[in-house]
Amino acid sequence: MGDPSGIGPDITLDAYLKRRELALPKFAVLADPQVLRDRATLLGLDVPIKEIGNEDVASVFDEALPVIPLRNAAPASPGQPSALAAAAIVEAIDRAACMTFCGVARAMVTNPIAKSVLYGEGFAFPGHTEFLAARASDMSGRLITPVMMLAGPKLKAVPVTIHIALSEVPKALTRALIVETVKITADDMKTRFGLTEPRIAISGLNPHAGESGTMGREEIEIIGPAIVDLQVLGIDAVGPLPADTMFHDAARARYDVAVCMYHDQALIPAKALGFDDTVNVTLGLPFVRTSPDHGTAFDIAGKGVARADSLIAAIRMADDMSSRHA
Ligand SMILES: NC(=O)c1ccc[n+]([C@@H]2O[C@H](COP(=O)([O-])OP(=O)(O)OC[C@H]3O[C@@H](n4cnc5c(N)ncnc54)[C@H](O)[C@@H]3O)[C@@H](O)[C@H]2O)c1
Ligand SMILES: N[C@H](C(=O)O)[C@H](O)COP(=O)(O)O
Repeated sequence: MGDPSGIGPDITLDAYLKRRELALPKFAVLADPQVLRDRATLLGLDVPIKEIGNEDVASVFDEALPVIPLRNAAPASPGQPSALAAAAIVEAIDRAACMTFCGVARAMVTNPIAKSVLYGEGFAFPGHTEFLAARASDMSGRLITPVMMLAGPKLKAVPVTIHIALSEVPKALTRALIVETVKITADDMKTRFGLTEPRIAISGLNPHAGESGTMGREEIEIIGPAIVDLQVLGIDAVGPLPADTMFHDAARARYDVAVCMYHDQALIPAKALGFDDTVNVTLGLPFVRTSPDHGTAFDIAGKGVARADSLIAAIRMADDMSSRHA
């Protein structure tokens, strides 16, 4: 469902209406059915909605949008998020994770949430990524390190540090974290994306990748040694590369995934090169989770202008990843 006051309902309805034209895989929505009915009315869309249990998606999907109702109320007012919907938002994510981990669903796709709405209600995670890792750790009994990847036709980019302040990045970056992140990335490129020998390009942290230590020493003391560790493990990793020159067309042709040191270093090029068709994927989980690359877009919720392309790409990618892994 995502935040019911954001564009999640708009793009979900639009994706459903395009199911035949685009031959989309079948999906069900964990949501308050009334939110979807109200949004369809607001947008003037004729979308039949059918409430179902966990099991009836395939038989319903062609004729109606299958909706698995939530236990918590999800009051929605387009563009005006409310903490009153927080419990329902978290319930939808948690139940989707449980259904996917248990094999009731092949994959989960999350619609966008605004974390600030959830923080006040006791949600202690900076995003889906960290929440899903905690839930996956609980369910699987092993500690899971989540890896965020923004994947589009022109670029796959992974930030080593995720939702932390820029000022915290240098002390959060460790040789072990870089090695772990790249190992998970390389593994998932093989198992979930079908790349037999993924080529990984690793950025520096500082301007000019530190310019031989004159503009910062993380490349010499942390990133470079991590790359040597990865090469010893047989992973095709190169770097540290200056971040400003690793995203142009010719540079991107030399690698499959760019691993960057912090959130915006990876997400700015990913969203700039393909805001409409890039997908946010969580690697390292024992199940498949994808998401559109954009946020709740409260400024356009309920206005009929939200593009469903990234959600559609996320649904397709979830289908591909789960087919390949099965
Ligand atoms: N996966 C997620 O849950 C996720 C991802 C990113 C941001 N967020 C959250 O979303 C909230 C808003 O973030 P933001 O404003 O930085 O980013 P945003 O992506 O919501 O919006 C940025 C701009 O892009 C436009 N836009 C976004 N998606 C669009 C679409 N599908 N079609 C047309 N235009 C679209 C918006 O109208 C806005 O002008 C924040 O609380 C943030 O934490 C959530
Ligand atoms: N960092 C993501 C982005 O800007 O696209 C966004 O916050 C979503 O993160 P989660 O998937 O962890 O919610």
